[in-house]
Amino acid sequence: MTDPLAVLSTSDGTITSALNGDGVDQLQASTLPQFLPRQRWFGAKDRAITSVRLHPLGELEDGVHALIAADVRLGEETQRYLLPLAVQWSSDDSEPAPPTSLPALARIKAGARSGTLVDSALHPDLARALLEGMRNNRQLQAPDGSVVFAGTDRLRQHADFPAARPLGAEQSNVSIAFGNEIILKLYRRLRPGEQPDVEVARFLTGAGQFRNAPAFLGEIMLRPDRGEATTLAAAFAFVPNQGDAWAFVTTALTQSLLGSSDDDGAWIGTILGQRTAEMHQSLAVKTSDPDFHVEALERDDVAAWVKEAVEETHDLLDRLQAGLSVLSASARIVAEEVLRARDLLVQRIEATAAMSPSGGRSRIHGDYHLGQVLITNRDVMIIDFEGEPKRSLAERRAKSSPLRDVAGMLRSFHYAAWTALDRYRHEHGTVPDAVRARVMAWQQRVAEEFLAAYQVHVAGASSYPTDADFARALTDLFVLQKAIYEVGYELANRPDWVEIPLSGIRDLLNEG
Ligand SMILES: Nc1ncnc2c1ncn2[C@@H]1O[C@H](COP(=O)(O)OP(=O)(O)O)[C@@H](O)[C@H]1O
Ligand SMILES: O=P(O)(O)O[C@H]1O[C@H](CO)[C@@H](O[C@H]2O[C@H](CO)[C@@H](O)[C@H](O)[C@H]2O)[C@H](O)[C@H]1O
Repeated sequence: MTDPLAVLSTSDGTITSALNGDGVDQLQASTLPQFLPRQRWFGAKDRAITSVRLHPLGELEDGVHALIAADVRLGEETQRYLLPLAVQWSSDDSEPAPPTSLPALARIKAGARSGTLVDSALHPDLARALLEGMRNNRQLQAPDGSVVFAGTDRLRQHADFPAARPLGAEQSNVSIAFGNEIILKLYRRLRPGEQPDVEVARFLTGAGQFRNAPAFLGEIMLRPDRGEATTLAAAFAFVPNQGDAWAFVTTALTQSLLGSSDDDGAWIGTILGQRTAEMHQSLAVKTSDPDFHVEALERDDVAAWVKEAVEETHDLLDRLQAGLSVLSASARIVAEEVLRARDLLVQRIEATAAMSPSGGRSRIHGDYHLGQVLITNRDVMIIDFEGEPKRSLAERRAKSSPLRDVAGMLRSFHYAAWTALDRYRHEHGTVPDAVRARVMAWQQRVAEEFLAAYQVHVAGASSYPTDADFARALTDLFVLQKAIYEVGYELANRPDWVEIPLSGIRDLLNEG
C-alpha cells in the first residue's frame, strides 16, 4: 500500500459506525482500489475500478467481526465481493494496535483505544463464529434484510468444532478447515440466486447418492426483504486427502521427467474417467426436481451453444488483438497465430450445429479441472460445483451436456503437461525434443485412458449422446470454448499463464 492508511473512528464501538464516518472516503477511493487488484480472488484485474462502496451486512461481534459487501464499480458494471472486516484492538488505551499478518486496510479509533481494520477472511475466529452461527441457525439484522445461518442435522452432530486452519489465499474463494472434519468456504464474488456449489453438492450426495463428493453441512445467506438471496458461505464435510490432483499430477510428471520418481501420475486418467462418469450418472437420476430433471437435447440447444461460443470467440479475439502489446514476446507469437486463424476457429466451432443431436441436458460440474479433484490414496473426490467464476449464476445453473466437464478435464491435462515442461525448463534451461515428446505422449495417454473409462461407466446415462460422432464433435466444441474462456480468465487473473490456453487453441487447430 503506497498511501498511509485512513484513520476511521467509531462513535459506538461498532465497525458499521466507523464505516459511516470520516476516513471511509480514503479507504474506498484509494486503499481498496489499490488492494483489490492484487488479490487472487478479485476477478477484474484487467479493468479499471471506478469506485468502491462498502455495505456492512451485520456484526458477528460488535466492533470486532463484521460481514461487509464491497460493491466495485467497473464502468457500467458493478461486481459485489464479500470483504469480512475485523478490528484488531490494542489491549489497553496506551498501547498501539498489535501487529497483524492479515491485510491492514485502515486504522481505527474508539476514544483512546486504537486498532487496525483488516480483511479477516482468513481469521480463524471469524470462521468459528460463522460455523457456530450455522449450528445455532443464527440471524443477523442487515439493512433491508437479514443474514440467515442454516446448519444441517449432520453439522449439529459435531459436539465441538476442532481448531480452524485457513487453507491459504491462492483461490477464487476462502477455504478454512476445522481439523479433518469440516471445511468452511466463504464465497468472495457475490451474486443473488441459488449457489450451484450448494445446490449441486446437496443433490449429488442426496438423491444422486454419489459417494465421491463431500456432503453439504450448512450455509449462510444474505436474504433481502425483496429479491433473491445471496449465498455468502457454505460448509461441507472435510475429505482427508493427499492434495489436489493438479498438485499431484504436475509434481509427479515433473519428477518423472527429472528422473527422481517412477510414478508419472498417469494412473489418474482411468479412475478419474470412472468417477466423472459416475458423477454424471448421479446428475442424471430420475427426479421430479425441475432444477435437476434431464431434458432431451434439441437442435436449438446446440445452435444456442454454438452461437454463444462464436460470440465469446469474437469478443475474446478482439480483446486479445487490443491487448497484444502487454503479452510476453512468446505469448504474443502464439496470440498472433490464433488471431490469424479466426475464421478457421469459428468454422470448427460451427461444425457441430449441422449434426443431429442425441443425449440430454443435465446439471453438470461446470468448472471441471484437476484443481477440483482431491487425491484420496488411489481414488479421487470431486469438489467445487460453483461453475466458472466469471459467468452469471443463471449461466452456471443452466443445464448442459456432461461433455462440457469432459472437455474441461481434457484442457486440464494440457495445462498439466505444459506446466511440467515449464518446470523442467526452469531446472535445465532448455527442453530436449525427447522430453517434449514424452510429455506429449503422457498427455495423450492420460486423455485416452480417461475417455475410455468414462465411456464404459457413463453408458446408459440419459444425458450422454448415443451417437459417437456427435459426442466427439460436441467434445471438440466444448474444448475450444473452454480454451477461449481460459484465455479470458488468464488475462484477468494470471497474465503470465495466457500462453497455455493460447497454445492449446493453436494445437487444436493444427490437429485439423
Ligand atoms: N471437502 C473438502 N475437504 C478437504 N479439503 C477441501 C474440501 N473442499 C475444498 N478443500 C480444499 O480447499 C481448496 C479450495 O477449494 P475449492 O472449493 O476448489 O475453492 P475455490 O472455489 O476457491 O477454488 C481445495 O483445493 C482443497 O485443498
Ligand atoms: O478453481 P476455480 O473455480 O477458481 O477455477 C478458476 O481458476 C482455475 C485456476 O485456479 C482455472 O483453471 C485453469 O488453470 C488450472 C491450473 O491452475 C487448470 O488445471 C485448468 O484446466 C484451467 O482451466 C479455471 O479455469 C477458473 O475457472
